[in-house]
Amino acid sequence: MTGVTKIINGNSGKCNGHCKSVENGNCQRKDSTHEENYTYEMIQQTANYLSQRVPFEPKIGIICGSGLGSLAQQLKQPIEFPYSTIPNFPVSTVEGHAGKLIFGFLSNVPVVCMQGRFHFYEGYPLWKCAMPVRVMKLMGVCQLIATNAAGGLHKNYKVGDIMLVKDHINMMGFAGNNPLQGPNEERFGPRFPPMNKAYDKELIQRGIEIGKELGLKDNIHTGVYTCLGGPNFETVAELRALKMLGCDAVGMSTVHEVITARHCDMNVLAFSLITNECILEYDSQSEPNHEEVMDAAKMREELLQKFVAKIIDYINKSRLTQNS
Ligand SMILES: O=P(O)(O)O[C@@H]1C[C@H](O)[C@@H](CO)O1
Ligand code: HPA
Repeated sequence: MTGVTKIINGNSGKCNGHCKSVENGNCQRKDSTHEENYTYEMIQQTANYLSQRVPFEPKIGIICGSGLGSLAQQLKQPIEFPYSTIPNFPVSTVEGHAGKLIFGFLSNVPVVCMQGRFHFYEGYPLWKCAMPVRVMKLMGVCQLIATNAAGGLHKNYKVGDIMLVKDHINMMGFAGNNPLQGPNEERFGPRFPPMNKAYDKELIQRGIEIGKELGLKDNIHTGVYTCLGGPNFETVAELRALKMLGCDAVGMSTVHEVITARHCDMNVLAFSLITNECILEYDSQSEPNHEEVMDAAKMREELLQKFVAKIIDYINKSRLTQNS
């Protein structure tokens, strides 16, 4: 549908072709699939805005999951940007996601931390949820650490356990929704990126060792994460199906960030904090809720801060210093 323009959230652009509802030359559909993706120049503009205000180049990007924003509190020499002040940035709308981009030093490494992420259920298309990953890339980040709160599906997982993600099942991708949908921007990466080596094996191994050093013993695992669209928690039948498919933990984020990071050749480590046990029995009296997710995150706050600091120290000593 060439020649049709629209204005959503202040951005104007051509309808990307699947719109059937046009009036007076304007696209009448205001849903997220009809928004225009960011151009390379827009991401560059955001990165430049931040680079001009931060006197160092971040090397590691950390995305804080629900209730895990305290990971950013340990940054030294912090410089904070509320999302609402950053050009082209979406804003956080979920409790437990403060909505700030924080630059600083962790284990003496320059890092950038998203204190709050964007979810599909907030009404953002996946490319918008994952946009900060591309901003990080243009600022110099080569390593992503994505964290999330997740329900434990594996029978051995308990609330408070950590699962290092060894692989994911992109359920939203099965349904035809992917952050890389639309014209490919070659300056970020290839049209058809591989995803079979998405998660760095060596970092997973080191993560397990660090977990044990911190006393986690049987409470640290490697497993398969899946992201559903949310915002409702899953039905019993859905959870049983996911378990049969090989999922160990279920959440509402991370996968699209990881896909975007791998597309632009960033190295990835991701982990889930198991904040609730998935309910697989119809006669269970419990119901999952966001409060228990936040409580579990609070309970593990200190341990996770140490965990991430040690991982960053390892990345710095084993990789960053060798490359610089
Ligand atoms: O941002 P994450 O994936 O950590 O948040 C999870 C999924 C939902 O946003 C929320 C449910 O409690 O926590
Ligand atoms: N399901 C989906 N997302 C979640 C869960 C869950 O049980 N816990 C935390 N985020």
